[in-house]
This record gives sequence, structure tokens and C-alpha cells, in this order.
Amino acid sequence: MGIIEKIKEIEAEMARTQKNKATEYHLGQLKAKIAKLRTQLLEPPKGSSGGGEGFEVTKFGHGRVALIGFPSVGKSTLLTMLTGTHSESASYEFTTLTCIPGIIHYNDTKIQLLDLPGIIEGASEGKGRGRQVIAVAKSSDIVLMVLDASKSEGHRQILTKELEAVGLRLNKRPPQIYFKKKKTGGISFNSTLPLTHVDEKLCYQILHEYKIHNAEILFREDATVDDLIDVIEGNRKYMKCVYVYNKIDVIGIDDVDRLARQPNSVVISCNLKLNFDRLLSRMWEEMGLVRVYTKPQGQQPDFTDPVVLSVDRGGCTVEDFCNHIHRSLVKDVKYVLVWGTSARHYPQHCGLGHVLQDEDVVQIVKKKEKEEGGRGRFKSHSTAPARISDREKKAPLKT
Ligand SMILES: Nc1nc2c(ncn2[C@@H]2O[C@H](COP(=O)(O)OP(=O)(O)OP(=O)(O)O)[C@@H](O)[C@H]2O)c(=O)[nH]1
Ligand SMILES: [K+]
Ligand SMILES: [Mg+2]
Repeated sequence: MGIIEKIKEIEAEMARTQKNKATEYHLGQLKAKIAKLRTQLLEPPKGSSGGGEGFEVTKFGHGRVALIGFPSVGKSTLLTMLTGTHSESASYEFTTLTCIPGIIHYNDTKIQLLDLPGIIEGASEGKGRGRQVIAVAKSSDIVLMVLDASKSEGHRQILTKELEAVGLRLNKRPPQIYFKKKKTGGISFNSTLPLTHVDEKLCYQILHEYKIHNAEILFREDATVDDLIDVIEGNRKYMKCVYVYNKIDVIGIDDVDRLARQPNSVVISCNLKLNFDRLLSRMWEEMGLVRVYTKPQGQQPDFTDPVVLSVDRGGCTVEDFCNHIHRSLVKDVKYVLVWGTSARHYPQHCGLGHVLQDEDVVQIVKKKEKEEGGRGRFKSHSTAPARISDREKKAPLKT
């Protein structure tokens, strides 16, 4: 029997089993069995090089966004409109057969947008090109799930389930469970609060299913069995997702209003070029990018050319900022001057550990410079004319 058949069989058994106190241990065990099989499914077949043909696109820009959705919801139309890169669109399904990259220029940053083939129910098990599409989604920073506003609202759940089946977790944070495998000592089970979904026995059973007999486990929230399995599997990817309801030109205003009120959702129409501003600003928010402007001593910063940092990738400290400019810079830095929302007063003297925020301005003061009392040797990477920001009008940057 293949892995997919095994999963189907266990799912059928779960559906047959009544949910109650007496069956909860058995059901928990079945969930763990399915999770293990799904992980097996993700491993590349023996003897193959992995990935499969054709979907890898070189990363470009300050972040990557994937368009995921059923066929013919308007993904390619949207890519063409937001990036200017043409991606074939047509009224028949599976028009797009590969991954097509485009670039969005937004807030002085470049964001790579990826158009992808449509996926369908069963994608996670390899239907269509689902597995390759989902692999690209996993390589992105956020997902835009494109939905046809005139079609069944169940599509959102179906797609979410497909993505969950391969270990993606949308708009969730990792469960607050500390878990560490040990060599000896048995299982130590603790919680900082009363648990209503999982007890010690169930936890032992799940760990037993994974052949784990020595481990430390501490629940810091009232987590579920699924959360526990996620933590044990350890390979989950937590991603932000914006649900994009396209084609609102063909539905009534009441439906538009209802969809717009769904969590993490934006309603748009490619045909009418409606609400793209809102979509882009939501996308930007969810990406959590932090623009930092470099200010050479005695000059205004170049407000068109930020160093772009990210909380999720690499971090946003002054040290991360310096490393972005040059690997060897950090050792020469005496302190930095910071203007912007992360500063308590302007300019604030900060060390390498200071956490920067979006649109901060930073001037680096090097150890040597100070000793020599001379002019900065630190070169900004551009001398283009400065844009006068709102902040600058309020507080001119002297130094
Ligand atoms: N009414 C309406 N139709 C749209 C809108 N956006 C796209 N379409 C149409 O929807 C159809 C499918 O568009 P595509 O861009 O090819 O959709 P897709 O999601 O890329 O499709 P696949 O590549 O096949 O998965 C085309 O006929 C588009 O003209 C919209 O906002 N309103
Ligand atoms: K299409
Ligand atoms: Mg397409």
C-alpha cells in the first residue's frame, strides 16, 4: 500500500470513530500516524535529486511573495498588472504551467512576485503540479492566496488544508511548547497552566508513536494535540498569508462587504483595477520589512536607497544593519546615531544591539574617525539628491 492510501485509510478510521473522552487517546495516536506519513511524503523519492523539474526561480529583491490559488482566479492577470511582466492569462484553467517572476516596486524596495500554476484539491498529494507549487510557496516570505470572489467560500478552507498538509501554517505563531529530546531520564512533562486538550497520558502516547522515550516537555499555553505534533515534527513553516478576493466586479456590494470583513482579507478587481493600493499596503505590512537610511556625516541621507532588513530573516539590530553594508564594518563601529521611531530622542547614541525600526536614519561613527577627529571615511552607497521626508521637516538631521 502506498503512503497516500495509508493516509486515506487512517482518515477514514478517524471519521468512523466517535469523538469522546474514551477515544481521545486513540484519535491522538492516529493524528500522529498521519503526520508521520505526510512527512514521509515530503521526502524526495530514493535515487532522485529532489525538487523535480523546473520551478526554481532565483531569488531577487528584498522579499518574495507567492500567488497561490485555484485555476483561473486571476493570478496571472494580477501579476501582469502589479509588475508589468506579462504572464499569459485566459479564460481556461491551467493557462499558467510554470513559475513566472515579476518585480513590484514599492516603498523604495523591490519585491519579487511569483505567478504559479493553479492548484486543486489533492495538490499536497501530488495532484497536478501541486507539490512543486507548494514548494515555491514555502520558499517565499508571504503567500497571497488568490480567491475568486464569485465562487464557493469553501475554496479558502480547501487550499488552507492543502497547504497545512505539507507543513505550512498560515497566520499562526509557533505553539508555546518547549520540547527537547534527551538521551536518558524518561519523559518529564510539565505545564505552566491547566491543560484542557492534552494530558500526560496522551502526550506519552504521542511521543511513544514517535519512539521518543526520553524528553523534556513544557506547555506554556493550552495547546492541542495538533500543536504538540507540530512541535515534535519540528519542520513546520509559519507564514503570513493575505487572502485576496479577486473579481469583485461580478458580485453584489453586500457580498463584497462581507468578504472584505473576513480576517486578513483584501477585496480587489483586476478588471476595474480596484483596491490595488490596499492590497500592496497589506502585503507590505505582513512582510515586516524595515528600511534604514544611511546618513553620511554632514550630509543628508539618500532617501531613495534604503538598507532593507527583516525581522524574520536576519534581524533588525544595528549590527545586522552594519553587516548588510559590509561584513568587516562591525569591528570598526564605535557607536551609531539614530533618528526615527526607534530612537527616544534625536539623535540617540546607540550600540550594536539596538533594534531599528522602519524608516530609521543611521549615521555610523567609527572608532578611528573619532580618534583622528577627521572627516568620516565612511562612504554612503549613493550621493543622489535627498528626498525631504516628513520626519526631516519636523527634525532636521544635523550632525
Ligand atoms: N470579471 C473579472 N474577470 C477577471 C478578473 N481578473 C481576471 N479575470 C479573468 O479571469 C480569467 C482567468 O485569469 P488568469 O489570470 O488566467 O487566471 P489564473 O489564476 O492565472 O489561471 P491559471 O493560470 O489557469 O491558474 C481570465 O479570463 C481573466 O480575464 C477580474 O477582476 N474580474
Ligand atoms: K486561466
Ligand atoms: Mg495563470
